[in-house]
Amino acid sequence: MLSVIKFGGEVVGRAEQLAHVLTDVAALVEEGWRFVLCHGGGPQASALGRALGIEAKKIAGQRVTDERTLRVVSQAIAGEVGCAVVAGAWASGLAAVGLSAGVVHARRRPPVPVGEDGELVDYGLVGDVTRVDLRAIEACWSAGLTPVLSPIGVGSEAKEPLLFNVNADTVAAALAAALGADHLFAFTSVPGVLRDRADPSTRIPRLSAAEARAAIAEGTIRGGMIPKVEEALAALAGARAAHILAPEPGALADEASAPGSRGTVLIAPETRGRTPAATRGAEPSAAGRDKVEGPVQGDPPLEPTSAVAPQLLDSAQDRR
Ligand SMILES: Nc1ncnc2c1ncn2[C@@H]1O[C@H](COP(=O)(O)OP(=O)(O)O)[C@@H](O)[C@H]1O
Ligand SMILES: CC(=O)N[C@@H](CCC(=O)OP(=O)(O)O)C(=O)O
Repeated sequence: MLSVIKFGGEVVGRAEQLAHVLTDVAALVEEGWRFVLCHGGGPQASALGRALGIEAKKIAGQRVTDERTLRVVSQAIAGEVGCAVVAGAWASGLAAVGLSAGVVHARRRPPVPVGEDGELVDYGLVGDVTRVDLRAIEACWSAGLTPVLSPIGVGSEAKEPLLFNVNADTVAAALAAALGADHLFAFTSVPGVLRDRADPSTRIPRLSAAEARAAIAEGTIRGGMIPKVEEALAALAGARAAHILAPEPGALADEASAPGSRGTVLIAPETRGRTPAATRGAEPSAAGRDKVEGPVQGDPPLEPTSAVAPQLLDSAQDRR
């Protein structure tokens, strides 16, 4: 089994929650699972910025990033937060190593229409993922280490050194798609997608892509949950299942063995019949994938979001 995990800065900031996830990961690694751990660090970046007199500006959940902000983001997230996750991993019995830039390649996002009025927003040095280079990840696995990845993209298309700020949910989705992962697990502060976001008992165990899109359109899913669900759907371009869940003890193993039991699972439509997503450069595609457990019927073919470039999905190699 191969899985990508994403946790935001809020989870990293709560040592107990992070330890729940990392302890569960360590147990599954013992059983032979492979993981990539993608972390965020939005709150930590905002706090460091504030201390330096730089106020955070987020539009639709994404940080408008000028040069100074990028320095803050890389220092806080690739620096402090990434190291904290690696330290937490070792403390939880998980042999892990931190990776910052060089795995995720990105280009500058052009101004994009946002919101109901479609106003053009220039996010500055925010990157859209162009491709994912999996060599370092594979080297980690070969060495018996779990890679911990920061959401920093390198602008390898340019002749000048460029770094970009990439949303951590986007990084995790791009990786899960490129790896053809069995699972993407996105840990957040709520136990999944809720029918009533004020009531945790209203968790929706299983969502098709069509249902998820309808829930966004009718306003059941809003705020920070919108990009999370959109990225989960984007991951399904190559991954088998994407789960949104809270960092509680045992949640990871329970949700993996019984999808929807502890969170919300979004499952790739069986009809898609696509090969797993690209992993390394222009390598040719390998084997197709097995039937997904409990496929959702009748969904339209999934398209990657703008954040996951189509070339990720062209050439593929099954890593599972
Ligand atoms: N239908 C919904 N179900 C669950 N959460 C929702 C829903 N709609 C909006 N939300 C909000 O989305 C938040 C999760 O997004 P966010 O805080 O950005 O996650 P993270 O920081 O973990 O990336 C929840 O805390 C909740 O307030
Ligand atoms: C472009 C953009 O918004 N990037 C994010 C990257 C970190 C992140 O996603 O962290 P969380 O998961 O903790 O929110 C940011 O600057 O906050």
